[in-house]
Amino acid sequence: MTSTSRRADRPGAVPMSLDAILHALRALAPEARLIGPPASGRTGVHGVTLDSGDVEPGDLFAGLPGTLRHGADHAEEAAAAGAVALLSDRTVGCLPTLVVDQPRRALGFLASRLYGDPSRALSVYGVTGTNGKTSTAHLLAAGLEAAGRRVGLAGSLETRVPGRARRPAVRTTAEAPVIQRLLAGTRQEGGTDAVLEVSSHALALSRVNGTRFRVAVFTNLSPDHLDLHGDLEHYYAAKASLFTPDRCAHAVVNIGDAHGRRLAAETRCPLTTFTSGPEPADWSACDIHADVGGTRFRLRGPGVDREVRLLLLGPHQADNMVAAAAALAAGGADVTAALRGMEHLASIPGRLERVDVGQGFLAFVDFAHNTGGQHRLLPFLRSLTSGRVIVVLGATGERDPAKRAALGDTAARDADLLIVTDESAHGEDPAMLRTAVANGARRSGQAEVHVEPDRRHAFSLAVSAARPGDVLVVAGRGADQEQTSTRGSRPFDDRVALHAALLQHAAAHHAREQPPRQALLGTSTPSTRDDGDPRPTVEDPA
Ligand SMILES: CC(=O)N[C@H]1[C@@H](OP(=O)(O)OP(=O)(O)OC[C@H]2O[C@@H](n3ccc(=O)[nH]c3=O)[C@H](O)[C@@H]2O)O[C@H](CO)[C@@H](O)[C@@H]1O[C@H](C)C(=O)N[C@@H](C)C(=O)N[C@H](CCC(=O)O)C(=O)O
Ligand SMILES: Nc1ncnc2c1ncn2[C@@H]1O[C@H](COP(=O)(O)OP(=O)(O)OP(=O)(O)O)[C@@H](O)[C@H]1O
Repeated sequence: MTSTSRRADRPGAVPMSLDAILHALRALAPEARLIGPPASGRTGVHGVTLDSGDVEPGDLFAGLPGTLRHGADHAEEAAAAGAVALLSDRTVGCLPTLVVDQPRRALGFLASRLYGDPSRALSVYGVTGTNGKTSTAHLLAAGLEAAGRRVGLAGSLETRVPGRARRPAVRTTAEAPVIQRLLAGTRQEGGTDAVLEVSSHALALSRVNGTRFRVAVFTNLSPDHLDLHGDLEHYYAAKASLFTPDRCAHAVVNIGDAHGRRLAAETRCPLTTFTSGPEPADWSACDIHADVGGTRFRLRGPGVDREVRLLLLGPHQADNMVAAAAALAAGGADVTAALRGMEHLASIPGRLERVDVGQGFLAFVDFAHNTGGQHRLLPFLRSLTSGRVIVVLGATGERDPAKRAALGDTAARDADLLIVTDESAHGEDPAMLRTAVANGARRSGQAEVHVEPDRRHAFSLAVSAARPGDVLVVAGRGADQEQTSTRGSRPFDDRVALHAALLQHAAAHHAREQPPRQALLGTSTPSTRDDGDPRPTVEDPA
């Protein structure tokens, strides 16, 4: 995910007067009232945003309480940019204000109204779960497109409105006004369907309020994001809140997962179940064979019993594919055509993406950033080699501290060599993050553990350590484009950096095999870096 302007394509909103907005608000929040300059009741509202930097003339500015500040403190800036009113739990002098107790909860519904209730004119598929949201969403989109549908998509990797340029994502699930604009844009461009990744943050922070889902998919649940939710029970409750009849018309749930079984028992929505395990379900993936060429399995569901050959790597992609197939069937799509589309999906950026310069061992970049992902990833990598599994990993700052040591511990149990390095520390001390991961890794005492703060050097070390037949994975950041710390952000794509490290290593190897040029010339060249460090230097590919 990258930081990019949120001044996304603005679809035409259905202008509403403040009186009409107040009326709509009262249906949700009876305490709603309009306070402010006398003329405010007749002011037309053309759009809505919660970011003062994103205000356009005619917007309603939602000034929300946040963790760092209160959005209402930015009301003057919003007014100067053309905001005509404020939605908040506070009043300000400069703008007429629609006051409600919980403006965040009201925002999604209002945004949906202003943009013409776009989710009701589309088939919207929502995917939630700790792991597999992006993969399932991309499989769904590929399937829908192959079935002749025009599809909008929003998730961790990108947002797509059919017929328009794709945009890098800011986060997994955008804030409510951005989602409603994306849905409205999709509808405006003749779209038929939209696929949304729905994070637990989005559910806890009401980002999908106002979105009506035709189908909601639950992939799995394992420990993550406990900094926000407090414990697994609240994390589950956030996920489960998507599967209520007022939100979704059909629930598609993985009963191969313990929390999925609970959800299947608890939801009051019409239900389709799926699994890659032995339990009887409406849809199942069985006889799964995953290797470096792809993933084969038998897919069984109502009217479907056939072999599937995915190009995507890893047995977990069978789970994601059966989830997508079940969802498409529940949504009424042409499943036969959709299956072919999913089989043609060559890769998903940063999800077990292979990096190959002919190096004689397998190298991948993956996005496993919690133990649930590691438990699926690492046994698969082990199955690919009789040599060693080498893992480069770290922990992201300002994210669930509870998972840091666990990431090291799990990796050390399933791998032979770990190189612990920096990810994006954001505002935290990177040394503290490395120590937490390395301590977790050393706790198990099973793998050799090295710590190398510099990410490029860490890649270099891992590549230098790999022997023919080994498997190397850089896990945790996937296709992220930036590495961020208190020193700022720098472009950093693991796939590009790993490719560079592999080439560097191959070149060094090649040079060792050749007669030394310096000897021929009768000169000598230092074999170490400028700084005296004996490790190889890796050029910055960015
Ligand atoms: C915990 C969380 O999700 N926080 C989100 C929340 O922050 P906040 O309420 O603390 O915001 P704040 O900085 O205190 O500001 C308060 C309000 O003032 C507004 N403001 C602020 C400054 C300004 O100049 N003008 C202005 O209008 C802000 O837009 C905000 O509405 O509202 C902000 C405004 O939209 C979000 O940017 C912010 O997301 C943060 C950056 C974030 O990264 N969240 C991550 C953890 C997240 O949402 N992750 C999930 C996926 C997790 C996963 O599955 O891996 C996601 O869906 O991406
Ligand atoms: N069905 C699954 N079960 C367990 N692990 C999975 C599954 N699908 C993917 N993974 C692992 O999780 C990682 C992230 O996958 P993906 O991006 O599809 O999930 P996500 O839920 O979108 O993650 P995020 O919310 O962090 O973006 C993958 O790289 C893989 O290691």
